[in-house]
Amino acid sequence: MHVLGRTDDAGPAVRLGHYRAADGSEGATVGLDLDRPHATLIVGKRGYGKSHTLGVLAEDAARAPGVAPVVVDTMGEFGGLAADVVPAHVVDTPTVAAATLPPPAWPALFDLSATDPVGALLWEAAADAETLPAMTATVASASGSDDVRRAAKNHLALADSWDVFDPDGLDAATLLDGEATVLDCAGMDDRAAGALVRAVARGLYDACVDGRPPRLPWLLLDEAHAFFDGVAWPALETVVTRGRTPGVSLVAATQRPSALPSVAVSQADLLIAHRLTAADDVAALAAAAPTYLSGTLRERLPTAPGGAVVVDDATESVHGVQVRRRETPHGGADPRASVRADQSCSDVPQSGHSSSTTGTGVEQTGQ
Ligand SMILES: Nc1ncnc2c1ncn2[C@@H]1O[C@H](COP(=O)(O)OP(=O)(O)OP(=O)(O)O)[C@@H](O)[C@H]1O
Repeated sequence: MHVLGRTDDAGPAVRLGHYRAADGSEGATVGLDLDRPHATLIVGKRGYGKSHTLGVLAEDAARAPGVAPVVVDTMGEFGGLAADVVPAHVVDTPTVAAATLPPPAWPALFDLSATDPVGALLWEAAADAETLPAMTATVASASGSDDVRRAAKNHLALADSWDVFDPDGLDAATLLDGEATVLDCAGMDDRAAGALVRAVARGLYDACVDGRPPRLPWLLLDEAHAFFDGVAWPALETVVTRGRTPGVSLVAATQRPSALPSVAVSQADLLIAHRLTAADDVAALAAAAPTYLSGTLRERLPTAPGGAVVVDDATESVHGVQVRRRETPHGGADPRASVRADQSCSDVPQSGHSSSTTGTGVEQTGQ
């Protein structure tokens, strides 16, 4: 297998799929490096395979010795990774300790500035106390106006209602010491998910800076644009710009590359681009496209689901690829009304029931 993302032939790799020639013919098997840290960007319009490809990376990262993948699952699409095909488990209600968010993150969590009186009080409470109840007590005993104290208390009550803060929440050592982890954030408030991602990203980074963990972390984020402009961004920026030296990798998948900070695009050393049509998204990628890309990125972009262009900084090369099928169930398959209709037909008891007794009142064909 030819492996992109490296210039030697050592260490674990993702089996990504096959090379695909311009005429659509299939070539040799192609992989992606898992041995060294990478910043990988997966882009593409809806339904063209971003989550599928992220799942392919997660599957092989889960199997790779010395790699600890952590998948942030915002849509409940990656639970299938834990289907006993690869070593992985799902954390159904992921939590982190409130103290893992630094004081400046608390005003930002509620879109407040640090100079706003309420934002400043939240900052002080986070600097003084380590848990939400202790922060609330600090706020209650603070000097100043009742209105400011009340507003700060309400913000902390809202944070408490997200059920994402717990003194016994996830720590980096646990995430780095076992099989792949899927953090199920489906249905979670966006700000809570942002706080979780910030704490997890920072925790993994610090663990790699402070020590030599048994595995190198790979943080995989689907719908990444949601995290790149919120409370999670400072930690993600650290990983993107400084993660390689301590050994932290990031895989960010998004349908909106134009919504990412330009540094997130320019720092990616591996780009996997599925079909994209929006002019501003193509332009955002083209602006960061390396000089070794001959022709325009727009000309190279594939048109079918699962097809991708891989731009590899390590080998300074660009390749057409067909991504392989998933080995674990993909939870993000497009919902189809016709499939639902077929299923509900087969769910209907067959003995002695006319279509009217099913309660649908709709005549089904093909029965
Ligand atoms: N390489 C592939 N091989 C086979 N099927 C694929 C491949 N890539 C994607 N698909 C299928 O195409 C459909 C859409 O894929 P996917 O959910 O990954 O798209 P997406 O770009 O993440 O969309 P969204 O933004 O809506 O999440 C799914 O049914 C998926 O199984």
